[in-house]
Amino acid sequence: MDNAINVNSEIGKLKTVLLHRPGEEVENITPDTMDRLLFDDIPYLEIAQKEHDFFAQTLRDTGTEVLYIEQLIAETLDTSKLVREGFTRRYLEEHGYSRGKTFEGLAEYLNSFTTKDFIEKIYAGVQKKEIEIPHEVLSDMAGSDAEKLFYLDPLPNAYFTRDPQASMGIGMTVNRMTFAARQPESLLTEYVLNHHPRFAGKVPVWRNRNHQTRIEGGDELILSKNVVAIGVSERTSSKSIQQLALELFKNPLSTFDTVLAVEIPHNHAMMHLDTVFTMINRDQFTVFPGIFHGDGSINTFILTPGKQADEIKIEHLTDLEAALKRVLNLTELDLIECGGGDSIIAPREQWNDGSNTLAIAPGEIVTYDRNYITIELLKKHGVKVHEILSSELARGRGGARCMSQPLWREDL
Ligand SMILES: NC(=[NH2+])NCCC[C@H](N)C(=O)O
Repeated sequence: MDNAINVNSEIGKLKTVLLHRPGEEVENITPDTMDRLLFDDIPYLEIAQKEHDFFAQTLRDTGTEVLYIEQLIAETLDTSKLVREGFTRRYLEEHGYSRGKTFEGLAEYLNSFTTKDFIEKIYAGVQKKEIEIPHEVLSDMAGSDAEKLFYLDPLPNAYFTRDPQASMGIGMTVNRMTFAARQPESLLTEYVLNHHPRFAGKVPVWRNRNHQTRIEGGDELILSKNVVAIGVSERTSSKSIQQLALELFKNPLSTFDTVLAVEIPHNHAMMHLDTVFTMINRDQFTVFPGIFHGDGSINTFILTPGKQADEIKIEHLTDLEAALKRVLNLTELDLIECGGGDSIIAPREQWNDGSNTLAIAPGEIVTYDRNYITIELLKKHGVKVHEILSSELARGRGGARCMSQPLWREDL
């Protein structure tokens, strides 16, 4: 099999990355829907796009091929009429429409667009005022229904391409995401993997999205060719981690034999492991001190294959540093604290993703410019930093790692 994905670390030289340029979907957030759509504010789109283009250019300038998911899904839907029809049906079904006038009206409406406009619609959402479906719809009449403005909600979180799936070795997990606001995003990934000529038949899926238990890419960190770290978080459950570990251990195409589960606080500021912990170099990490209990402890679990097939051995540790040294075979470790651990600066910079760095090579990262205290500190520790613009993008609560899905990294 020709591989389409190759991600055996968080830090190997980045060769190909998947992004999504924020679009109209971001302007379809209102104060009333913000919470449900997982935003804390409404970004100014024009500036957000400029910042995003700057991010993409930074990656290109350092030798990375930048792909856009919106382009890939367009190419996917153009492979055949059947694929596009199948996608439309699934998309509507997953939004609770199956047969009947609303289903038909929406399908017909979506069908009237060119592929490019169709994709923009999928991201932006379909407002009720856009089409007239001539029959009585309860949610139109029940004035207090939160769904009353849209037939299909916008996908404003789509520029956080890290989360709907995770590259892991030569394969991926295609994620069953936690909140309804994001669940449609991984259907796009599934379609690209199944039908895009660059990927179809070339990517083993370690775990697909047809599950009841949740997992998101912001929690899935590839520490080495054989170790993944996964956050037990607001977005990823311990059950999913155990199921995934089992699959990784027994699938002959997987090289992973160790999963390090790290339990972090369950809240919006720290929704994923990568908002509080990222890898920078073989022995360097950023970490937000707020994840530790008062005595410096944190629940970590090392999962390895058990004696019998389908059995997993779980070891409980409360020292993150010790756990990392163990699974990575290191004697020294440099944990760099967000905001220098200061009780005001650390949470402020963490809120704006100071701990969320994207390594583009060992010891070389991309991160938001606004977290200048953390940046100074990283430089003092010898890290090469590429700063990107962050006024508007940061309002979605995600930084450079969240906004990027590596597809290919050079092996270390
Ligand atoms: N990998 C990440 N940390 N992604 C950040 C995602 C932020 C997004 N607003 C959400 O709540 O889902």
